[in-house]
Amino acid sequence: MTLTEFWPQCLLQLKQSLPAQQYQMWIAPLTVGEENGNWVIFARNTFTFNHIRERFWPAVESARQAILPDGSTPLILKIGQGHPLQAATQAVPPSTIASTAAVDTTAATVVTENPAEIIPKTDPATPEATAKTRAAPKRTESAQDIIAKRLRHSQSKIDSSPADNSESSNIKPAKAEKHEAAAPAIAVDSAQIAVDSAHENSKKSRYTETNLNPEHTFAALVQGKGNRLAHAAALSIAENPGNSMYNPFFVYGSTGLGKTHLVQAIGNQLFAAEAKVKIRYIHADEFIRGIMNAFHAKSFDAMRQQYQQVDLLIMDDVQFIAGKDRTMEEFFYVYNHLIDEKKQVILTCDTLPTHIDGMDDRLKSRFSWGLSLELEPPELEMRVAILQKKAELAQVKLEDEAAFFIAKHIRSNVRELEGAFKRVVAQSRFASRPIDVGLATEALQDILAVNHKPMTLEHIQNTVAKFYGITISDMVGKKRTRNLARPRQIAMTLAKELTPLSLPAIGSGFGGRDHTTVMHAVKSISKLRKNDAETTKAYETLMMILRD
Ligand SMILES: Nc1ncnc2c1ncn2[C@@H]1O[C@H](COP(=O)(O)OP(=O)(O)OP(=O)(O)O)[C@@H](O)[C@H]1O
Repeated sequence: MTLTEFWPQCLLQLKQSLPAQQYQMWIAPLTVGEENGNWVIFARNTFTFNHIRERFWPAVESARQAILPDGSTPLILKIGQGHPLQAATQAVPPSTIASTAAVDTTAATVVTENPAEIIPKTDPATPEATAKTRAAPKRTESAQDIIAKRLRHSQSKIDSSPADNSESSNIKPAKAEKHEAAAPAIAVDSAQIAVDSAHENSKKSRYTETNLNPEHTFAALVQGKGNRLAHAAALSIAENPGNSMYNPFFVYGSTGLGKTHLVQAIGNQLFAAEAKVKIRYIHADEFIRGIMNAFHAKSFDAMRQQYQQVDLLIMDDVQFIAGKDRTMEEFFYVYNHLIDEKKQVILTCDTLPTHIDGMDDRLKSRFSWGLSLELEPPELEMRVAILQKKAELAQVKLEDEAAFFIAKHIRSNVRELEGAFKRVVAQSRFASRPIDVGLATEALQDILAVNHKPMTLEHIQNTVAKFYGITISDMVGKKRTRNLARPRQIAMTLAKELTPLSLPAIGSGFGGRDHTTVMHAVKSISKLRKNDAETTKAYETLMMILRD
């Protein structure tokens, strides 16, 4: 059996055993080739490679065993680009495989390093092929229809669905003809590969038109307290765009918290599921520039039309159009058209719709129609998880302590966290050293110096007072009721642990108390932490708040 026979069969098995979305996103884009007698499966990039290796390789292996129980050709996973092949339309019984393999002795040469070496049966560059590509039925369905249709189709139907594979509709007759004529399998496979690569090229150019960043996927986005709701909503939109509950989806928050990444992940997921959905990501600045150009060229109609055609419009930093009358007016038209047509609109902003200074009131109110969600700064755990994810994507080993160290010190936003991570990685490569706390400290010296604020007694007292809902005068006053004495003792203990102050200095900061009172407090709290869950929890929470 040759690779070009094997892989479509393998794809078919995987298609039948994996959820459709996972198959489309991860398995279908894999390409194949041969190297030194080995069959090689190529993943496009490191991220895909790792994901395939960790999540799907056992499935690939078991599909291989099912198809080739005695097969001895090694199957290797690599990063690179081979030839795309599609899943077979039906499983080939082993007897057919054996006889095809016997006929085809040259098929191994079909799969070469250079796709240009393949002489296509139907040259994708010929007018005929181009016409076929162009002749794809004009889409009139909404994004929602397409997704709904896609979900309705069972995996077995996907193969023959014209909606899903308009460009490949010319594959099947060619294949059938070849079989009828009993032509060598090499010719069949060449035609298949040529059409597949035309399909792949047209998909690529459709992707370029979306203006999305391929790295902004859900897989690369860490979930945490700060984005949990928005993340869940984003996934729902990617599954079911145009739903009025989420239309528009308005994501707001401070800089560098992941707004762009999140909204582009929706676009990327949608594109991966159904490449025919027209997606357009645009930064507000680009829209403004477009308006200026349209003004000079007197081409407002063309510009409106261009945007009104899309199924999903993502506009980043929409606050920038505020105060620009003509831009707001044009956006108003585009926006109304899309919402009326049940096309999905996604907007990001630095603040709530109603708070955008200078924004047309009609737009402000329309922006609030769907769902508005805020992204909040990530807490410590999420920052650590983000660093670990960045390390995984960059294939860099990051020690847990180092991740905690960086996350503890860089709190402002994810972009700065990412910047710090890159510096640490650069330092590690430069010094050929592993990323540990020592190396991170060296790499981030200047940032740490600026961020480093020594812990003060006042800060501890304020934090503890706020936590227990008492006042500072209660905290340092003379009253010794339990509801005041316990927080006071906890604050004293935290001061002993987190500041370099001596016991007398701490005592004096608590209304001039003696150092023995502080010693007693420290002992009492330490004892309580061994047998009183409530005190333990309060103490640990306060410690976390103060350290973060
Ligand atoms: N939860 C997350 N998981 C992984 N990476 C994240 C996360 N949030 C943000 N990032 C990364 O942080 C960087 C900044 O994010 P992004 O550009 O999306 O922020 P933003 O909120 O749009 O910022 P701005 O308002 O300045 O445009 C990006 O590289 C993004 O991948």
